[in-house]
Amino acid sequence: MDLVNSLEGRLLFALCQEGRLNQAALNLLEGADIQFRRQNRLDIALVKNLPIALIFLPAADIPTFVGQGRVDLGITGWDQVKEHDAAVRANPATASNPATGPGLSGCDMVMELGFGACRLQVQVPANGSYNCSLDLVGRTIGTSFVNLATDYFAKLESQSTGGAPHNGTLHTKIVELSGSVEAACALGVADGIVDLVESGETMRAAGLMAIDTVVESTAVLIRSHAPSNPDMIDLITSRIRGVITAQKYVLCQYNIERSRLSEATKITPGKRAATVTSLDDGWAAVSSMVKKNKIALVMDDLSRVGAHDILVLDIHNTR
Ligand SMILES: Nc1ncnc2c1ncn2[C@@H]1O[C@H](COP(=O)(O)OP(=O)(O)OP(=O)(O)O)[C@@H](O)[C@H]1O
Ligand SMILES: O=P(O)(O)OC[C@H]1O[C@H](OP(=O)(O)OP(=O)(O)O)[C@H](O)[C@@H]1O
Repeated sequence: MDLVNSLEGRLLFALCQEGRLNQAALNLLEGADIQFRRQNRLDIALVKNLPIALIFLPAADIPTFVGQGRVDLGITGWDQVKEHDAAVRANPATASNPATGPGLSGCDMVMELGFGACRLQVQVPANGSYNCSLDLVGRTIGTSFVNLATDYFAKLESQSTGGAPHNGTLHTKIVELSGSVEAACALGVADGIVDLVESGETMRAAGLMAIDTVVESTAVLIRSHAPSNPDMIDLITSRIRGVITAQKYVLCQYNIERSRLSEATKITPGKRAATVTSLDDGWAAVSSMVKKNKIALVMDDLSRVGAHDILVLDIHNTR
């Protein structure tokens, strides 16, 4: 079968080909019942039960494909979207989708996905002489996020000249590195770096400390300005939203004497309202969605007001 020709009529959905966001994105798709089989080494997979094709791309390239309207939908890091925005601002000719107009990156954020949280931070040697980002103006910075770093230091440079507009010539030197950016300071390639921090372990192990945050990032669902099938985008979006909500909540069920029902439902008001079923002999059964990270406290409070048979169940999906 000619895979590329069989893309005709399908919504194109880009996912990170491997790396940190890949597995969590695949879990979301599974929860949303988007079924596919990816053949070994192929970067395209046809979805079996919907007119969708999945395209596996590097995280950094997804905003370009979506922004140019070549792909309708994508999952990547917000840091990558911001880097692409900054690249398009620096070179508007790269916004080649006529629908977006010049100067626009062409990606709309649909929703945050609740995984892949990290921060793009300015880092310097912990025992060195730089204490704030202004100290790095005119120095050398190593980074994979060249456009965001350039924007960041352009703003700093205009601040350091009393807010005069930046004249386009950056005094700070931005050196592009594709990985192991933390090594740059120790090896004398850079005075500071702009790199991602999640736990902070890599930064500390390299003897660095963060002095500012350029972007707070999380995995996001993005769509192009003019997608091929907006109805299909709405369907996928609502399925994914359902999976994310389900991941955040559990279902709490318990029995309570009717005389204490109002106290108990104040503790478990539900997303909209708790479901109450009358039982014989003056008792009621209550069922309610509760935020997963609050459930232990909620159970304590329910026990205190006399709830019995408290059960907590996982929710697989919700709309
Ligand atoms: N500790 C971390 N380090 C780097 N990226 C992280 C971290 N935690 C979350 N992320 C997110 O993951 C994204 C990188 O994803 P991924 O690992 O898939 O990219 P990649 O290394 O370019 O891999 P590939 O190109 O194979 O997709 C970052 O842009 C960021 O949004
Ligand atoms: O704060 P932490 O939890 O330690 O994570 C941050 C590190 O992870 C990423 O690197 P990655 O492992 O992807 O390798 P790379 O340096 O080659 O990009 C990032 O560039 C940092 O180095």
